[in-house]
Amino acid sequence: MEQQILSIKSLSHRYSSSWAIQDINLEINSTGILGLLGSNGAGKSTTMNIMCGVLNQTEGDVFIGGINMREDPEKAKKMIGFLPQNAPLYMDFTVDEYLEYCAFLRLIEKDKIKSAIGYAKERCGISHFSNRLIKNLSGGYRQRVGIAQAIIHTPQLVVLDEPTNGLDPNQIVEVRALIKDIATERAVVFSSHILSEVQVLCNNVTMIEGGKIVFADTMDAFNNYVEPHSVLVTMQNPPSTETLSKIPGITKVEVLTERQMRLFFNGETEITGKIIELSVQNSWELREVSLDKSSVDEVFAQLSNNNLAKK
Ligand SMILES: Nc1ncnc2c1ncn2[C@@H]1O[C@H](COP(=O)(O)OP(=O)(O)OP(=O)(O)O)[C@@H](O)[C@H]1O
Repeated sequence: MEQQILSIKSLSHRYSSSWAIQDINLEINSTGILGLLGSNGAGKSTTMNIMCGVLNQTEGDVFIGGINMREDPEKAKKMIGFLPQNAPLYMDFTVDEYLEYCAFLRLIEKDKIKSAIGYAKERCGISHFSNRLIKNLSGGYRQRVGIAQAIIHTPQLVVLDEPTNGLDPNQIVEVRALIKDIATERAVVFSSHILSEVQVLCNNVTMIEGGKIVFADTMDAFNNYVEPHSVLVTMQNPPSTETLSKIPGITKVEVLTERQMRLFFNGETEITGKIIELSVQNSWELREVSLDKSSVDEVFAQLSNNNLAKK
């Protein structure tokens, strides 16, 4: 059987009196990307900090490559690279100086430090900034330096806490591509509160809310589970609300403007095709039809409802 690089068992943590996370269980194999999805305060950072041995849990166990983080943290940490939410960068160091220091902290042998720095810079596309002070880099490039320090010792597991947070749209695209690239050789766990980001990057998703796991499965299963249930429609010559609500499968019509409405449907119907067909037949002059994307909050509400319905 394949050795799991990460296994978390019944993990719970309490800051003073209230529980930040409760009974978290997670397992991942050697390559691919696991997304830890949850809104602000859900417990993602707490879970990641414990996973990486930065915070001691109240209860439960973390195994890295079969090594218990509490019992042998030095050995377990050798297998992990970590980019915390606030990247631990030294602004007055150059990229090379900083990475050399990280290599030293990671106990890389002296004669291998140069090649380790070269490898990390090359993978993260920052070789041309070797002598640039970190404070003079853009947010996207600083994040690349943060990722470079996380892979400098070629760990089997890389943990990235909200790595695209605070970046501009172009930088986000670049950092996502970098995450995909480094995951071809190792397992990556990254956290995000952006549903679409998790959808484009991950093979597996674990959703955490209020410190508890509310969903854990493949991305495909997640997408099936949280199919959109409303569609935004713009028409130049819309029919009455009554006519729209009589379309088979439509459960509710919300009028947004004179020409735009949100149609809720029962999930089983191929609704966009039907709207297009009816629009052509009845000259509604359809200008736009798009499935609504669910936000993390809506998905969470949907998952909670589905879980309740099963009970
Ligand atoms: N040092 C701390 N002391 C007390 N409570 C804390 C501490 N750190 C986090 N918490 C609380 O624990 C809960 C989980 O926080 P955590 O930072 O793990 O969530 P998160 O999902 O990473 O959210 P964010 O994206 O906002 O960082 C929150 O209610 C938070 O207020």
